[in-house]
Amino acid sequence: MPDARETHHPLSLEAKVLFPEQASQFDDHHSFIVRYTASEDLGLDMHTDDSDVTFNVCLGHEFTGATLTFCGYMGAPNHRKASHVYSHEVGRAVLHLGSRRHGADDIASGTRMNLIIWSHNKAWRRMHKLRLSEDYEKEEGPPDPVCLSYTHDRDYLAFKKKPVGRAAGRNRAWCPPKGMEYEGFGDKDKDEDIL
Ligand SMILES: O=C(O)CCC(=O)C(=O)O
Ligand SMILES: [Fe+2]
Repeated sequence: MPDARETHHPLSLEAKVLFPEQASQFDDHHSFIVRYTASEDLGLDMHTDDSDVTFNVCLGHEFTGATLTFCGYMGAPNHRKASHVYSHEVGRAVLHLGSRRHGADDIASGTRMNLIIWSHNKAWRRMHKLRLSEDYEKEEGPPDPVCLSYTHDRDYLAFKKKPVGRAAGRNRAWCPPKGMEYEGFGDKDKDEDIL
């Protein structure tokens, strides 16, 4: 007999198959809608979610571009290496772990709206909360440029120019953590734009 709380979760059975540990139960969620269109937000910087499992359903409308690029898991040596580019289709959902780095690529035309459900498994997070100093592994090499986060990455400006239309917002750049840098990281965290 499924737990009464879980019967309300539209995709929990699928999540259990894909991620049996993280989706063993869901007891909380944070849900919201994202929207991208010319003259508003075009995309979303690389990040991980404050979720254990994320459900992302494309609601509409018509658009081109606006793919979702996935990289590695937070703290893994390939955290910032590209792994998959997902093309949204209206009416289709993608499920992924919150700890996988991902970002919404710029929309080329039209409008895309998606329902995002950040699902929480409180017992699992209590046991598996990543401790940056202890669980983080040294990066295997320089990041793939598509996986760079302007907000989070200390070395962003060594590889890419500041995204157009962004205010400051890099004062909390933490990635990679000190001591976990790839060979040759050098002084790439000097906050200077590339030429
Ligand atoms: O735009 C998308 O498909 C992803 C949005 C997202 O990753 C988020 O809101 O956390
Ligand atoms: Fe996300």
